[in-house]
Formats: sequence, C-alpha cells, structure tokens
Amino acid sequence: MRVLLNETQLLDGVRQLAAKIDEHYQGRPLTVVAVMTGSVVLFADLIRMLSMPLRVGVIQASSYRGGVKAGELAVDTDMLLDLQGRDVLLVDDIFDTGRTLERLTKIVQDRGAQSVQSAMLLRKQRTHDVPIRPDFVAFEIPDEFVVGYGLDYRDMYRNLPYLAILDEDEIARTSETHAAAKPIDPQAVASGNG
Ligand SMILES: O=P(O)(O)OC[C@H]1O[C@H](OP(=O)(O)OP(=O)(O)O)[C@H](O)[C@@H]1O
Ligand code: HPA
Repeated sequence: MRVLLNETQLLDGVRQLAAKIDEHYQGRPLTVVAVMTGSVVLFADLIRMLSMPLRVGVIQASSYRGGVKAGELAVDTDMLLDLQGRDVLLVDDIFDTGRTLERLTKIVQDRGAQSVQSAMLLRKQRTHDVPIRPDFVAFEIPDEFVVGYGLDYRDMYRNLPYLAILDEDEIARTSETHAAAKPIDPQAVASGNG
C-alpha cells in the first residue's frame, strides 16, 4: 500500500473545497446529500466547514461490490429527504467512470430540485464514461485503485485516515482470502461443529 495523500493534505484539500462551495453559494441555504457509503468521512469533515444554513440527507449508491471494476449500479433513495425547490449539493468521495454521479444527478433533478451541483474529494485522471463532470473537486489523482478516508476495497480500509493506492498484489491477495473463506453454517456453530 502506498500513501498518496496524508491526513494533513486531505484536510487541507477539504478546507479548500469548502471555501469554493461557500464562495459559490454566498450564504444561500443548501441541501447537502451524502452519497453513501464512500462519502461518510469526507461528508463529516466537509459539512462542519461550510457556513451557509444546511439541510443534510443521504442516498446510497453502490456499483463496486467486491471489486475494482464498476458493475451494475444499485441506488437506494429510501432515506432521501424532500428536495422540491431546493439547491442541492451531492457529495461523494470519487469521480471515476462518472456513472454514479450521472444517475444521481438525474434522480435529484426528477425530485424537483431548483439546482444540482456536486462536490468530490477525488477525480481520476482517465477517460470518463459520461458527459457530466463534478462542479467542485479537491484532488486530481492517477488512474489507480485507492482506499482510505471512506474509500473501500471489499468493504475494508474505509477507516484509514490517509488515502493509499492498493497495489495489484494486495488486490490479488485479498481476492484469494475472500475466495477461500467459507460462509459460516449457523447450524454447525449451534451444534459445536462450526
Ligand atoms: O464514478 P463511478 O465509477 O461511478 O465511481 C464512483 C462511485 O464508486 C464508489 O461507490 P461504490 O459503488 O464503491 O459504493 P460505496 O460508496 O458503498 O463504496 C464511490 O463511493 C462513488 O460513489
Ligand atoms: O479507486 C477506487 N477506490 C475505491 N472505490 C472506488 N470507486 C470507484 N473508484 C474507486
């Protein structure tokens, strides 16, 4: 694992992101929507640095289940708050293919938001699959799989306070561990044979 951005660099980046957002909205009330789960750490830091009156909501989007490549995108809007006539800012950890942001922007527009913008901690330097781009970005990063500060590989590493590149051999090793792990049989555990 190679550290790409340490704790201090991340917080400086988030501070600058907040300043750009503050400057854009000029104190107008804002509804910020966290794209779960990856944005959880960024979101907690960012909203405490913003100065305008805030409403806070969440939406869940998931397409990297168990791997480093995007699969089918599943979106859960059950916990999304009312967006009718609101200025909405989607907050996510990374813009990679761009498909998550494209889909969520459409959902927010369909809910009657007055405006939709997006803030990302990271944008990968790669060809994106969609025409849409994030409005506020803290860091441009190389096209490598990264973990930490909310970002995961197979639901691990989100709690790292820094951002790191996960090397190919570490990805392969973790994949093998998962393939070898047997699901627990609750009956065997109950009978003492588990
Ligand atoms: O630009 P894209 O290629 O669409 O990738 C970006 C999305 O991928 C990650 O979510 P993931 O699907 O891994 O779910 P998670 O937030 O639960 O980790 C990340 O948090 C973004 O939401
Ligand atoms: O590089 C990444 N790391 C973790 N999650 C991701 N989701 C999209 N790209 C990435």
